[in-house]
Amino acid sequence: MAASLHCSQAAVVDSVRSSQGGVGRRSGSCVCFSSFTSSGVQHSVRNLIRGVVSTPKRRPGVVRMGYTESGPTLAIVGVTGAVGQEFLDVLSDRDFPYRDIKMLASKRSAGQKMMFEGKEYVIEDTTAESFKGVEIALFSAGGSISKKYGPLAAAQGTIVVDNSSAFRMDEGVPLVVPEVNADAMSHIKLSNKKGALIANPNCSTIICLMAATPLYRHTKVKRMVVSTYQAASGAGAAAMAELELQTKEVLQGKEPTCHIFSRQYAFNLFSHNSPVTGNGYNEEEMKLVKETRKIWNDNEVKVTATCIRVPVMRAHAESINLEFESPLDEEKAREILSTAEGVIIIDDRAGNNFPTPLEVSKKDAVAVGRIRQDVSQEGNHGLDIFVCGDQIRKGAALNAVQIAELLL
Ligand SMILES: NC(=O)C1=CN([C@@H]2O[C@H](COP(=O)(O)OP(=O)(O)OC[C@H]3O[C@@H](n4cnc5c(N)ncnc54)[C@H](OP(=O)(O)O)[C@@H]3O)[C@@H](O)[C@H]2O)C=CC1
Ligand SMILES: N[C@@H](CC(=O)OP(=O)(O)O)C(=O)O
Repeated sequence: MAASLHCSQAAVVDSVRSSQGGVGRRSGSCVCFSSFTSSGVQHSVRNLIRGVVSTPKRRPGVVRMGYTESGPTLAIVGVTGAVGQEFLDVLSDRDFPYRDIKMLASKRSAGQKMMFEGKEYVIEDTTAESFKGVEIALFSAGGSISKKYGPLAAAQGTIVVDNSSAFRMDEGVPLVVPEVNADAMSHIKLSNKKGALIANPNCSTIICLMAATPLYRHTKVKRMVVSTYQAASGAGAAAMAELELQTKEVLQGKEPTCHIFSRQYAFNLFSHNSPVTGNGYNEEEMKLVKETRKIWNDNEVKVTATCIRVPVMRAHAESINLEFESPLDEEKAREILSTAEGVIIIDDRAGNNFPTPLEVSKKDAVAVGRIRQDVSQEGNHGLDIFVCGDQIRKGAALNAVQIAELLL
């Protein structure tokens, strides 16, 4: 009983030791536990994620799917992280062309070896010298690393696709969801031989706009109210490991270990862990507000959001209420969504079957359901939809790789 009600007061500290004997440390807002060995990448957290939570998809075989002499040289910054590993899966799945890939992380991982598409790579520390000759760099190592190396790489001629929030609201930096506003980056091409920064939006924003934009294009949205149910993956590999560990601990009647979040996560939910700003919204909520306006290039649209962390491993769910300038009935909305790129509909009222995080996990598409008229709005001016999308995939790695594809 006590175990399910109380969290150990273990604070997030700069250096702790994991139960597997690895060293844990803060990485952005997270503590990561790693146990790399020189014989290859053996990351306890990654093994946990990929072996238990996710299906391992790394192609250890001999075929280098995307390797081609004419392809660009790539760098992946944060390659040992949850998103970094997903980058590799997506590059491989989409046969993204490359001549070479630099696998970059922190000095903690430097020297470790990893296999990708039949070739062995040595992970390198990320330094100012890392980007020489790199044409496209996919960054996913947190905002401070992006700020430190992103502009520097761009100045050296690298096109940086950045997953962090560091540059999203900067004027001149395109903030892109390829299905929504690819045109915002049409001036940036590999063939220009010129460096640039392109920002990948926040994962909740990406997933929301994948479904809301096709409707917005048909009938302008005046106001959007978003409530999110966000997965552990949004807080990194260590948070996913903590959710799994806590779930076991609680079921065994033990006190749950709380390193990443300050309270029990398993069998619980809480307001998103990003800092609460002066207006009472947390940062995640304000990203939905500001990034939507930038991506839609619409400063008039009213957006409000409430973001909640739920004990789900890797896919976010969002309830979205829309108010339109002109009437839009649910049949038309369903028709529009049925042809929307990257969107699938799961909307079986008779079977009470609607999108779930598990169904979209490790999938590219964002699922939409609960498409219904909002009875609180007059004259078909309002709609409700419910969306689910894999946070690491479309919410991060896939979207970034799609951006990179637009550069070719
Ligand atoms: N679009 C979106 O909404 C999303 C964006 N993100 C962004 O991606 C970042 C990473 O997320 P995630 O993969 O889940 O996090 P993880 O904690 O799983 O991984 C962090 C990665 O960053 C690397 N890193 C940490 N410190 C440094 C350093 N000093 N120099 C170079 N590399 C470093 C780590 O390397 P090492 O193993 O060596 O420590 C590791 O590869 C987030 O902080 C966020 O900015 C993430 C999810 C969604
Ligand atoms: N949106 C992620 C957190 C994150 O990485 O956001 P951003 O990319 O905006 O920093 C979550 O679920 O918590």
